[in-house]
Amino acid sequence: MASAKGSVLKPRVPPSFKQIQSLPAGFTFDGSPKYMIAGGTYGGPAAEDNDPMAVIDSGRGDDFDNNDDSPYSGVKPVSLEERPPKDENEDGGPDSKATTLVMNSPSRTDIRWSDTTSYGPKKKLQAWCPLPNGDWALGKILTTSGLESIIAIDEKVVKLLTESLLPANPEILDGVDDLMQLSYLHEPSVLFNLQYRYSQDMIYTKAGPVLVAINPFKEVPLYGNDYIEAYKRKAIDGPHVYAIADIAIREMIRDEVNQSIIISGESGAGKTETAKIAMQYLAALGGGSGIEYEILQTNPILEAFGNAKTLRNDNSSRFSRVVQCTEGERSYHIFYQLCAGAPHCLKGFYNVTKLLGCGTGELKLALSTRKMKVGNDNIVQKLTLSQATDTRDALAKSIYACLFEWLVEQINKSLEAGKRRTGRSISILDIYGFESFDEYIQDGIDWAKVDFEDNQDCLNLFEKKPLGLLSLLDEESTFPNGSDLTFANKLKQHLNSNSCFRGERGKVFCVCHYAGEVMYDTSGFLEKNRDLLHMDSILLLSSCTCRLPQIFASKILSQSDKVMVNQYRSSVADSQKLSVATKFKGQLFQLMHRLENTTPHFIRCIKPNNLQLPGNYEQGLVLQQLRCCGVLEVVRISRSGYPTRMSHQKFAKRYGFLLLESVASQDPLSVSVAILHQFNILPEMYQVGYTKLFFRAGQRQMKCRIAKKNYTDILKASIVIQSAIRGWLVRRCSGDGALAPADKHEHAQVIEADQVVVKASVLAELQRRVLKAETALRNKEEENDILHQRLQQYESRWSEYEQKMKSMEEVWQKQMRSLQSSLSVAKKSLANDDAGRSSGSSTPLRDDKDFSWDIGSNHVRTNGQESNGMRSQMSAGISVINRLAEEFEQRSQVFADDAKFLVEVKSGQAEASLNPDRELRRLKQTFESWRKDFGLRLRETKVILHKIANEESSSDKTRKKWWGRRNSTKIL
Ligand SMILES: Nc1ncnc2c1ncn2[C@@H]1O[C@H](COP(=O)(O)OP(=O)(O)OP(=O)(O)O)[C@@H](O)[C@H]1O
Repeated sequence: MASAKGSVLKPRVPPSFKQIQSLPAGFTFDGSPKYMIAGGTYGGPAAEDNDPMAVIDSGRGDDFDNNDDSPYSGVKPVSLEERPPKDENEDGGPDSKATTLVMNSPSRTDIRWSDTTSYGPKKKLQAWCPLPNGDWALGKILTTSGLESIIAIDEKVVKLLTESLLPANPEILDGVDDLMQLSYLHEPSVLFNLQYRYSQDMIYTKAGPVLVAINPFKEVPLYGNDYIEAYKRKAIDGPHVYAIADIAIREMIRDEVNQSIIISGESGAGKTETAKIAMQYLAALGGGSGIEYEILQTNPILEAFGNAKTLRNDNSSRFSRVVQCTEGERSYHIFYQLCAGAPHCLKGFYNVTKLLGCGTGELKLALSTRKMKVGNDNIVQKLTLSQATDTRDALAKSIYACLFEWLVEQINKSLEAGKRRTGRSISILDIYGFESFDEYIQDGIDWAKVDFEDNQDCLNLFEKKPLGLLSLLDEESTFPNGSDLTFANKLKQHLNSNSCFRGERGKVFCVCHYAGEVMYDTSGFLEKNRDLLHMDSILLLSSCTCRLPQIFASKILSQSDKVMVNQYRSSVADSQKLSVATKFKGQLFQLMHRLENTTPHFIRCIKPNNLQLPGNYEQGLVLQQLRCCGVLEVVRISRSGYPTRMSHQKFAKRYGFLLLESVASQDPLSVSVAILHQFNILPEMYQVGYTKLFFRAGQRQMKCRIAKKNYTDILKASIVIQSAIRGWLVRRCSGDGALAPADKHEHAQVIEADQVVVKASVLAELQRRVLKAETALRNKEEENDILHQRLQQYESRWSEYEQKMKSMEEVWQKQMRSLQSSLSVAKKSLANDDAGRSSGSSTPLRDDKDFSWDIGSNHVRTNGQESNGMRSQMSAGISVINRLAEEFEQRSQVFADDAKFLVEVKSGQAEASLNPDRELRRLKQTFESWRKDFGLRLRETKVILHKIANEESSSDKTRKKWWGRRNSTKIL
């Protein structure tokens, strides 16, 4: 399966690169537009017959050593020493027996591609090693010393210049489906990756924005309804023509912009097949009855008239000729199809006149003579045999070209209805284009200039007026004395200053194309460019009784009229028609104009071998094609450029709804920036221009992911809010708190909805739900505010309490201190009294316990005789005071503990099922009553003690002093 992302990859096998010399000697520049469907134009095959740029020499041949651009340039022959690879730990230093090879470093092309040059040698890792025959081999670096490395390649050990090695990617990257994912992007790694995939029938690989398709030359199980369905549902996302067609159709609908699928590649690479596969997908999407299906149905007719067997392709849509064929080639299929089974009489010359509807004599005359006007005289000139043959061929080609154009017109007309119905189109054609960098500058984008091949000089060489190659060709074609040699000399005279041009000897010149140097021989250029169709031939066609020749004649004449108005005039009537070069250029400009108004999608077809065989991957041939069409460069540019662009308006319109805050009032730029920030898009992944946003490659998927993720997030959030509100409503109405929270069926539906594409109606519904949820949330927030206020009030009241408690405690402490000091002074006084008495008596102070002194009843019970009464009373007094002191200690401790506990309960630090406020009030009351009681008892004690003291000795003034002092103390 082509899309087998993450599929089990086979162990790495170093590809046995074939010799690069296996390249075809005569590769050609193959950039002319072939056809355009779905509202496009079909280029007539006959036009190619007259291609004036016939290539005679690619300039490559076998001598690759002399090609400066080749990474293999200057690589000297090397003999690999036949011996088993050394153990990793074995010393591979200067004494090693490995052959010392003098290998040049990779060319500037490779250096440009290698992300790092010092990587491999630092570690014992795998690296790509250039071989003298131009191949690359995967080797294991055994040791590196100085400038050289010892490498094990298969069974051999070689010594190579370290700088000639290119790092190999880790095995985990083998067979990645986008070349952009390769850590080390250079020619061997790209070639290996493509070969790896190709060997497993994964013929499609992404190269940044380009889809690379390698012709399998066999049926591969990648097509059909199941695959179409899978790509449609996005169950598969691997590189495929279907994926490209899918993106094109989706973008056409979403952006309302015409799309184009640009399929390029050399003859036999698989362009036509690829175009059909793309159409197959579009047709399937149209339900099998849309315009795409109709177009697909027209293919057999177009292929019959437009295709022929060539040496490069059995079903080539070009390079065939109506009037002559190279050996091994055939003319258009239609001739064989018509003639197959037809009676012999239909194949003769006579029947040509019959089919055209003209007389035999008239045809003979038109082909063997030419009428001319010299001054006022009309003269008839007999043609030579070769002139007559040329005239015949020109007429035949003209008729066929007109027939093909007419056929395409009919097909296009019959498809008009479909075109009107959709209003938009997807064009499929085979020409290549590049990203424009001017846009960055215009939009003020700060970008590190990417070093890419600028083709402008070469374009100027061909197009510039009046001294471009094509203008000079047209000019020379109109001169009666112009010849191929005078044309070649003119080119050398005017174009020598262009760096892409080099004049050679005689009629030969050389052009440095992007793909490489091509030598051209001007022999036959003028005649082919004039594409002579004598007026006699045109008149013959217009005199025919059949309708088609008449139509063709009027078409040719109307084209000539246009030339009369728009182009230069010549005294020769035959030159009054458009030259081939001008026609070709016109078509190309028209095509470019059409393309500029589309969103392009690129598919690059690669021919893996010239034998049209399955399973045969010629690396040299593949590399050549990759270089010629700039696939590697596209990947490199994509990695450093910003290929995805979108105007602020469009971006804001498309993704604005994802923003959390309402942005209705904001301008598109602010909305765009807010979206980028909200989704944490890394700054290095995009740039904000004056009018557009520029994204690095891959950000398109990222945007899709964002959209999908946010849709899912919003959906989930909506479900949570909805279920909470619904649950709350149901519980409130039913009074049943145990009701199940969510409806399973509904939940399943939502999950299903997550998987479908975001449709406008779904979004509208979603937005409605979000608004509803937002209202509910606002209400909740209001409730929350009220609660918050209440809490604040409560807290401030609690701090008041605390304040009061604190002051209360302070008072309490004061009172206690006062009582304590009173008690201690009393105690002291009594003790002194007791001591004084003891000096006259030996009776010891009795234990406190022996006395009970009921303060509360104001009654002092004594347990002794009157004689000892005074002493006993004093001892009892001391005992009472001690108890009072003890009670004070206990009570103060209990009160402090209780108060502390209630504060903790109040602040939530301690848990208790009591009301701290109420308990505090109670505690306070208890304290108050105890305080009063305690104060009373203390006063009574004082009074009693005072009495006793007075009774015992009224003369001892010193002892009574303290009472006087203490009495002044205010007891609360
Ligand atoms: N995806 C494919 N699966 C199987 N075979 C293919 C595929 N693509 C191409 N081929 C084979 O390669 C042949 C050549 O392909 P195709 O005619 O599409 O090449 P082309 O690039 O259009 O060539 P030309 O420019 O000469 O018209 C096809 O006839 C077919 O046999």
